[in-house]
Amino acid sequence: MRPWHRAMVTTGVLGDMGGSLPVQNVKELASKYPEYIPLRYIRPEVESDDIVVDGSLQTPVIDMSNFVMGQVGYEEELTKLHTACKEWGFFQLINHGASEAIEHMKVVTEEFFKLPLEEKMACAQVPNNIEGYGQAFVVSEDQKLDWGDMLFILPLPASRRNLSFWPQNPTSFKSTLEEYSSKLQSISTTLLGLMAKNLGVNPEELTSKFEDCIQGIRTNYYPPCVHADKVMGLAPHSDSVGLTLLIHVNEVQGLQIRKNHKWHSKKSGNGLTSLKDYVIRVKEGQKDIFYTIGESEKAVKNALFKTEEERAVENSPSKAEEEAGLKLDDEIEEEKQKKIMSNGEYSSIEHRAMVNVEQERLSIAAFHSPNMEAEIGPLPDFAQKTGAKYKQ
Ligand SMILES: O=C(O)CCC(=O)C(=O)O
Ligand SMILES: [Fe+2]
Repeated sequence: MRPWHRAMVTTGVLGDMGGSLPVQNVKELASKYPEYIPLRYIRPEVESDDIVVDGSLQTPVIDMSNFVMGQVGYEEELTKLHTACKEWGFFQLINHGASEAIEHMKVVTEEFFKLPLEEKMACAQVPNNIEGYGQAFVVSEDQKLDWGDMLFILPLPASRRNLSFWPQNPTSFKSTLEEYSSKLQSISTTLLGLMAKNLGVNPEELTSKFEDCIQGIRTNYYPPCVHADKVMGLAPHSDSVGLTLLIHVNEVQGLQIRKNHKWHSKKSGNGLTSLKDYVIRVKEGQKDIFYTIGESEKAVKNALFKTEEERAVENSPSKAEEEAGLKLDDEIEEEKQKKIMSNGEYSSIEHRAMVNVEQERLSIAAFHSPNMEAEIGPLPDFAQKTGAKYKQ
């Protein structure tokens, strides 16, 4: 499965797309046979990749408290946001006002993954549905596997909620997720409005597409692995959504972003790192960290073109993937679709999650996609101002 297909699947946007093949629970595998790593988890590319640890990259930090119209610092922060979206696609967000909701969400997430397997399986994935507790989508027997389990839930639109996938244990999970979901939706709408402003289009044009948005929350659990240098928690991908808000649940590092053909990782401090092309990073104190990945806002045309070429080479599908109907052309088409709302202005970021030798790692990604009725195309203002670069 190609990264963007995977990301679409992780967000549940594709909905009914056929069943996933069953795979082992990774936490169980890791605890029962810590020395035994099945071949399907071994990724030779991890060792050969050029990884920069604690690199000199300074990803942008956006301070949301500056976004009060008329306030000193407003215009400057807007410019910082624009640069972050154009040149990184990734930033760290501080003073977002969601710290309490984040703390609560971290607690219930850790509690859920600590439960015995049988209890977690009460909200297990079912065929043809990506929601629930399980693993990333698997389409073929020879597909490489990620060293991680996840719980994926679609809290929004509320009318489409399926509570059978929401854990009943811990008992506060539901109310905590509801609080988290609504806080993050509101942050995401604010950010999208500001991005639209920066792009010179009427903010309403963009934010209206995210009213009643599709929101997917993916909690990731990566068990420790004695061969952490040979496996990957989450293979390289870029999220096929409008905006992702990502939080690290514990102190264990693992997120890597790709920039200038290298993977960058931070050893200490906030633990967040860069991705390819465009990243935004946000931080509150030393604790609450969002990595926000602008997906619908994409790269400048030339850069975008280059990205596609690179991906076509680096990630050409396996024979099995081709047989499963995932054709390269379709994927490039899908990749283009991810760029069109910003008319090719903002780029997405490629990232991956690595695993720790001794400690488990947890993260929570909140994906925000346009509502079901929204037409995906360059926002109408682009057509009048600079000319739409893509068709509706
Ligand atoms: O675990 C991480 O830091 C990254 C998670 C991620 O990229 C995702 O869930 O899409
Ligand atoms: Fe991701």
